[in-house]
Amino acid sequence: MKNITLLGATGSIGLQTLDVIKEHPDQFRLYGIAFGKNVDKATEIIKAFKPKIIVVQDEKVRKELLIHTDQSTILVGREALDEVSADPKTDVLVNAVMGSVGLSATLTAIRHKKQIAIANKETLVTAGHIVMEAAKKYGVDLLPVDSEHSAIFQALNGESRKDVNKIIVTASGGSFRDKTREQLRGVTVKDALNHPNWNMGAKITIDSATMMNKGLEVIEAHWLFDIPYDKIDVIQHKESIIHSMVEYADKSVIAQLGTPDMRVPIQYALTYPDRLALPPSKSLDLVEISTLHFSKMDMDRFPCLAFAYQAGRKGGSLPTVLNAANEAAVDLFLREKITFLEIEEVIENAMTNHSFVKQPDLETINAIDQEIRNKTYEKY
Ligand SMILES: NC(=O)C1=CN([C@@H]2O[C@H](COP(=O)(O)OP(=O)(O)OC[C@H]3O[C@@H](n4cnc5c(N)ncnc54)[C@H](OP(=O)(O)O)[C@@H]3O)[C@@H](O)[C@H]2O)C=CC1
Ligand SMILES: CC(=O)[C@@H](O)[C@H](O)COP(=O)(O)O
Ligand SMILES: [Mn+2]
Repeated sequence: MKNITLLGATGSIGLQTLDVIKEHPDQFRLYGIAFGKNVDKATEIIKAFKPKIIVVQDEKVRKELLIHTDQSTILVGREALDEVSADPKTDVLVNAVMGSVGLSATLTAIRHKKQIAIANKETLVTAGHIVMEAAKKYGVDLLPVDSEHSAIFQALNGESRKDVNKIIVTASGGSFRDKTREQLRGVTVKDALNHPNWNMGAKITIDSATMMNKGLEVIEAHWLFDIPYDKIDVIQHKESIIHSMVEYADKSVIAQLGTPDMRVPIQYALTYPDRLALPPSKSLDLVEISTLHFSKMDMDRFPCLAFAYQAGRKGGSLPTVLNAANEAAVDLFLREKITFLEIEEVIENAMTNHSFVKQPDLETINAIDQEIRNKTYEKY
């Protein structure tokens, strides 16, 4: 029996992780949860799963939650995310919070040698060199939850890294894949949140529409699999059936396929190297699908992908700037303070005006992250 601590329990990945836990009560117990503000959803989760430790974003949320539950320990704030991640009774940490707020918890769990299932890609984008160095030092594997990275992880299984020609990451194209740049001028938040294949949280859905999600995933793949950027390609594949591929020296390509269902990679990260049945997930019917489409990624159409390659290749503090500017810009867009096309402007300006730091330590990364957010919010 594994005790699971789930950061971001009320979100899209969080709720699907709970589906997986529910499927296997003999294997997994929900030990701890952390969430932000969604007290109603959290109350349901607490009633159903009775976690021993609960972490909430702030004191106001704690007071609100106390009206609905007399349940156990309620901790508050970012330090409590670290505390629950380090808790001796936590066997597995599922990090499914949105944004670089998840970084400290990942590092804490690594230092306490926890099994880590990582959905929180911003952690790896903003401080990949620090996270991977710590993982190596403490001998901890980061098991990918992101569908593309789970696919790559499976395609690399049992193969030698030196034989890899390239990784091919697939991109659906997001909500606006059929629109020209001119047509992007008038798009609304509601339009942007309408992803063609996946039902996800708001921030990642906007990232998918700008193609920043794929940019973040390229950087995530670089760190998780220790692959240089020149060997990471992105192609558009509108059905999201092939979740990603690896080409080897002999030109063999190993791909992982499946219906778009995040419960599959979530469960694999929890059960690796074993596989368990997952009855609610549907079998892939290729005959019914019949045709899969692929096309070249157009970097002029999706400049955010180019920004991410640029930040990843240059390294140092630039990925932190990319990530912080993007998080602030998406938040502003979701609150209708800026337009969809202004998201990329905010990111480009932040990257252009940044005083580059070659080897930022954790303190510098946190300071840059805060500075970029402050500057962005001041401007809009
Ligand atoms: N959704 C998906 O299918 C996929 C997501 N990912 C990645 O997984 C991560 C989560 O995405 P997703 O589930 O879609 O996001 P959601 O927005 O749906 O959920 C985010 C979760 O984080 C919680 N949260 C936010 N801020 C804090 C905080 N300060 N302290 C504690 N909890 C906090 C939210 O709480 P509350 O809502 O209560 O405020 C919520 O539970 C992201 O990094 C995303 O890129 C990767 C692949 C696929
Ligand atoms: C489910 C998942 O892993 C998302 O990151 C998904 O990949 C988003 O789809 P696109 O970014 O390809 O539109
Ligand atoms: Mn993904």
